[in-house]
Amino acid sequence: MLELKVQTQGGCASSGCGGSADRLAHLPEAIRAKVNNHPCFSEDAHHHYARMHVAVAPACNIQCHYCNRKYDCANESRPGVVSELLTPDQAVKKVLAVAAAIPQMTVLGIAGPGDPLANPERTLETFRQLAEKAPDIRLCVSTNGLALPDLVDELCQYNIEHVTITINCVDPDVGAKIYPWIFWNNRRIKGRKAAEILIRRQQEGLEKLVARGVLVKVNSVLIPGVNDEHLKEVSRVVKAKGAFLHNVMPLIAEPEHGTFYGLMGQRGPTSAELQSLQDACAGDMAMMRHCRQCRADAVGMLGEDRGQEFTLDKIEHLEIDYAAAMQKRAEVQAEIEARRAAQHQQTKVALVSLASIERARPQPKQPESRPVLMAVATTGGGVIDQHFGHAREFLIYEASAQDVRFIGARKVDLYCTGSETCGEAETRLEQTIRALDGCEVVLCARIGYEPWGKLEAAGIAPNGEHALEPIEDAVAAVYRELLDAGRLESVTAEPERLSA
Ligand SMILES: C[S@@+](CC[C@H](N)C(=O)[O-])C[C@H]1O[C@@H](n2cnc3c(N)ncnc32)[C@H](O)[C@@H]1O
Ligand code: SF4
Ligand code: SF4
Repeated sequence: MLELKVQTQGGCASSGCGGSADRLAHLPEAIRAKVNNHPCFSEDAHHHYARMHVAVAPACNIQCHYCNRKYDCANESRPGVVSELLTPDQAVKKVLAVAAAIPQMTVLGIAGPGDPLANPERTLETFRQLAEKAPDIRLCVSTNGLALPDLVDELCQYNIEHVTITINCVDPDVGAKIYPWIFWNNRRIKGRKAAEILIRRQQEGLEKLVARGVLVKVNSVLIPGVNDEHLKEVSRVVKAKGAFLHNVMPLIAEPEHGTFYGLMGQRGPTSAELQSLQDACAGDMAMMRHCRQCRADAVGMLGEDRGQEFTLDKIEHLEIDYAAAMQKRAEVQAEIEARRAAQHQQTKVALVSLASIERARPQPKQPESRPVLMAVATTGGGVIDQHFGHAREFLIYEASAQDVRFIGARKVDLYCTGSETCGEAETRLEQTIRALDGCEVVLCARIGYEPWGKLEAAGIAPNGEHALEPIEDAVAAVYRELLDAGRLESVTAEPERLSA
């Protein structure tokens, strides 16, 4: 008999789960308290809570072949890109302004544009002030790890409970292909020796943080042909040392970014390669699949960037009553939690109902129902509430008779941008359809007649019937409809496209 297992980021090993929320429920209370409203450390939380980065750290102590911080484009969201570099005082002002305006913003991270710990004075001063002035905001830092072991004590002093270390390898021969040099003890060191030192320091930093009870996320950039196979070993090693979450991210490499890899034509992975490696790394280690590879000055929900609303000229003269803001923030966050609890309950019922169908199938149940990828348009809040043409990204879920699991987010160009750009709409729609490769259903609040037809022709069934429903709930319901209609009865045969 099949038991319902809802797999989320890392795979929920226990039966009787009820959606992404249930993975949180299975965590020890002390850890749950740290991740429940952290949009990066919890996939479920990212539907409800926002984050911001402040760009106070310009310098870096190493060079990665995929990084060039000189290139800036306000329309582009990727790591290392910023519009304004801030002093610690300016950063603190900006954080207070954003926290007052976006009460669901729970996390402030420093992630560059260089390495926060290669700029320890600026980074620690920002944290020091925020720990005092905004005690309701979680503080996070993201580092390459070279300077980390020496700074763990100071980070802990400012109640930093979440740290991200980028670990792309545990083998210096692999590292030598990713890092041309490091700057260490006032010397530039190159090649294998440099990678050896970096790896040793990263591992030492990881061990120290875990010993202090800090939750560590490990970022790894997936570079096809360089560290793809090796990342399974990285995942095994960091998990054994107590890392909480592993975030395997796709390499972004374009010639116009001016990076070594971009100029050399090194490609990034396809969605399928990324998913396959994330699955291979998963085991019982929690995998992050909802990272949006944000700019170093990103503001808002993951996947959105409201940075332009909070530029220095707009916040400089604001008077912020943070005590009043904190009160409002607590009220809004309590409302979010109440809504979330109701949603989770609803989803749990839907998933149990899905599993009951499978249990009722005649024995022996051959052939098994195949899984289906579904794309979802949402603006947040865990519900399907976005018009297909307004989506800048789609969340991808895999539904099967055993579970509904989140696979990742795929960015697309905005299809519907108004009449002036209508001439381009055709190609944008085609790009969107390409980005949804492998998906058989797209769930959205509404959709126009023309994209409807083109999606259908591409073998993707548009579905606007679950508007405003919780995502996992709706995905389970659609899967159930397909099961009932007898359209999923093949694991081995070429899938019958649903809209054909
Ligand atoms: C900009 S870095 C800042 C923090 C720190 N310097 C570090 O590297 O961990 C934030 C994350 O973005 C990743 N990153 C930077 N450039 C990237 C690229 N071209 N493709 C994919 N990930 C990238 C880094 O590896 C790191 O995990
Ligand atoms: S460590 Fe971070 S900031 Fe430094 S070069 Fe690498 S990606 Fe860029
Ligand atoms: S880059 Fe990833 S981990 Fe960092 S804030 Fe964005 S989503 Fe979260």
